[in-house]
Amino acid sequence: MNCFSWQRAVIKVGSALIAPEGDQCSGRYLLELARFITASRLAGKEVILVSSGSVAAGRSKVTVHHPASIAEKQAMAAIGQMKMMANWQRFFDFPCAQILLTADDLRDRTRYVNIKNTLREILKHHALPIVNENDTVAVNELKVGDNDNLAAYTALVAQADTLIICSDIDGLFTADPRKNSDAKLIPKVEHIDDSIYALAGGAGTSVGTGGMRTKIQAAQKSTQSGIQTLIVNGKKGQTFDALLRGEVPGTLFTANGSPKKARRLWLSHTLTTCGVIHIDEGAKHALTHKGASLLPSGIKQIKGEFNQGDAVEICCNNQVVAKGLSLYNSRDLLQIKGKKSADIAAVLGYESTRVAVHRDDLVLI
Ligand SMILES: Nc1ncnc2c1ncn2[C@@H]1O[C@H](COP(=O)(O)OP(=O)(O)O)[C@@H](O)[C@H]1O
Ligand SMILES: N[C@@H](CCC(=O)OP(=O)(O)O)C(=O)O
Repeated sequence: MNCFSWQRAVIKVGSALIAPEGDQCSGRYLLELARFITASRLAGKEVILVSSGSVAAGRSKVTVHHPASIAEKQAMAAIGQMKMMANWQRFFDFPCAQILLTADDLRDRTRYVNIKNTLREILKHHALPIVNENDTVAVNELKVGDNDNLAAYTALVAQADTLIICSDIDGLFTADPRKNSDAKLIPKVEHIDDSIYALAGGAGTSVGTGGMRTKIQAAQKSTQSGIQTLIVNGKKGQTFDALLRGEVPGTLFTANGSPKKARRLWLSHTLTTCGVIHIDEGAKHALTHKGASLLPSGIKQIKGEFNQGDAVEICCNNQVVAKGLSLYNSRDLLQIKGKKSADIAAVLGYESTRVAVHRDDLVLI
């Protein structure tokens, strides 16, 4: 069995554990997990929960048409979220703190920093943060869409070193074990590529979202940022005994490198880009070898319309080399592309920065 050690973990719990009957909230599989959380905290470790289950928990309280409308699902989530939080709180004698997020909250720099600060403060006060998607306000375009990916984003914003995904299956298998009895557990994954995605099937129950695919996506986001990721079976009590011994009773996705700085994590994973800046070879060399900022003189072309502060892709010979925040809007950049720093003020008619994308706001891809 693989071993691991950790200090701050995000633990994601799927609907299959919260609502094993497909609706309502159950404590059946949560007691052992709650014991693990309490024991880990007593050992000085920090835990953030990402809990699914609000829609399943509220299902029986809302009369729905088939298929359920968005408003009906949002009503289920609103009712079920209270039940889900109350279900957790009864296992702990320390306070639980509810955090509801949308994808937009993670994309916006100010809100992102607020989430980070709030998480830090909640942990400082020894409460247990419990995160879920804000299903009652988020329509599809605003959603992360599944709690596996939400848990990965939470691990990034919380600067966790570990993501533990608790599901109703022992880990990643060579095929969906519900459909293929020959499927074998894969104890360790060191590199996630298409061959790993090819193993993933959909959700195992009517309440699950995404199945193994979204768990692999979450593992990819996290491990790329230095966060080791585990998929374990939360239905089995012995899972948590093994975790307490530092063993991985499922699949371990090993971390690549050390965690990057929070700003860089946010830049690389959560920002949607609004345009593309094409640069020349000299600028590429300065960015990739000297850690330099991008100057207008190295810019060859601008694609798309964006505002000052928007995220852009930076490409050289049609290959993305970096992502960053533009200090100019696309109209102004079009005017100053290829120009020397000394000429910028004359071209634009106003004095501004010499830099198009600052190195602190830039992450190499
Ligand atoms: N290669 C695979 N290995 C393991 N499980 C898989 C695989 N492909 C698909 N699955 C399915 O993924 C399910 C877990 O995902 P899901 O139902 O979304 O649960 P959760 O509610 O925990 O997110 C498993 O029950 C299993 O049926
Ligand atoms: N936000 C939704 C859960 C979405 C989701 O990803 O569910 P799951 O696949 O069970 O983790 C809810 O609380 O019902």
